[in-house]
Amino acid sequence: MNAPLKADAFGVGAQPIPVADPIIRFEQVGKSYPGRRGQNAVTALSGIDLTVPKGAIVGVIGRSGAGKSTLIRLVNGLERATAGRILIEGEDVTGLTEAGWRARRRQTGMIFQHFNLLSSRTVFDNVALPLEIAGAPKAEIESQVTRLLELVGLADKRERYPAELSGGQKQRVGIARALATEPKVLLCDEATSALDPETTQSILALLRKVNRELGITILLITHEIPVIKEICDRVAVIEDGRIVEEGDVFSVLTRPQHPTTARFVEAVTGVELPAYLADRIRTQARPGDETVLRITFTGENATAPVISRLSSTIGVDVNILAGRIDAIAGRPFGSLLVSVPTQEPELAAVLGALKTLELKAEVIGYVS
Ligand SMILES: Nc1ncnc2c1ncn2[C@@H]1O[C@H](COP(=O)(O)OP(=O)(O)OP(=O)(O)O)[C@@H](O)[C@H]1O
Repeated sequence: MNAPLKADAFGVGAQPIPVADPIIRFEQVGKSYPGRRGQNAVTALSGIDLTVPKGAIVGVIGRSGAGKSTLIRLVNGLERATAGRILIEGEDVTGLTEAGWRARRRQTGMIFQHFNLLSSRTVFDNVALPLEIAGAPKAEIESQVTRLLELVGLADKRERYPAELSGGQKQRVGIARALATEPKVLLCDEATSALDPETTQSILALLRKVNRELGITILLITHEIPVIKEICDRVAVIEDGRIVEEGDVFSVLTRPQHPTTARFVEAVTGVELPAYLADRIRTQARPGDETVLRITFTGENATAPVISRLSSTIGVDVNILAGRIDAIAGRPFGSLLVSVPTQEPELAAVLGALKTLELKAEVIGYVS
């Protein structure tokens, strides 16, 4: 059985939201779908322990089929757990009746990858729909929808139809609609997967605003690590229906403990050997070869201008071969491939200086 690996304590400088104040709590939750026509039942989730702290943005990342959709659908009763229990605001919702779920769903907005707007309704009427269903008076609907369209930046599109909007605008309508009943929690089901990178950024910024300014807790599922990196406070990595790693984003992304997490992280920080170098790199040094180092920036140490420091203080020429440096919570995070002299004492001086800066450096080969 895969025990969840807890990441280290909160990263330096991150602003952790106390896990002690949960708004949603999964306790040993399992979900099996019955088999069809003689086939075995499908275990989509098992042994899920997950806490969503009040006010946080929590991301669940996993590959296709890992169980993400199932997990998020359990939170608004679109699926029912077959083991364990789920607590929302301290209420055990596991055995709720459909009527109980209807009331609960007003507290929980949801947005979708393909927006799920009604094509025959205008933007205004799409956002108004949950309020109409809740029986809100007309004047309240008018003021609430107007306020929400301003919040999501679509005040000028209120009479448009979904077909007249871009993908990003459609998702803004989805967000406004999800917020119409003033939920405490917003569930996001691959909300940016159908959008281009620039639009993704703007939707993520809007979600962050919704979280920070309205205090709405967000639980999102994604297969994209940049989404986690951009806006989440905490992350759970899910594989084959189990959480294999969970913790605050900074710790999990900078020090992944599980191979699946490491593979996701590699996608944003890993640096491949450039092809021209991969063909030439040797495992044994020949006379005159330079040493190729991979320097890993873990964010806690690396605000120092490393390369210039190596060049200026120890007088060693450093060639940058490839690199990928990103930032989490404003701190550099990623890796650089450099070549430095192989002879001593230069190499020892370089490795010593990197050690002083608390940067991880590995020798990955030699090139002429
Ligand atoms: N209604 C269902 N009936 C039977 N099996 C299902 C049902 N829904 C999901 N499953 C199965 O449960 C497992 C988890 O599916 P789920 O959709 O939760 O994963 P996912 O991580 O969201 O995948 P994707 O990113 O591709 O949507 C899969 O093996 C899937 O085939």
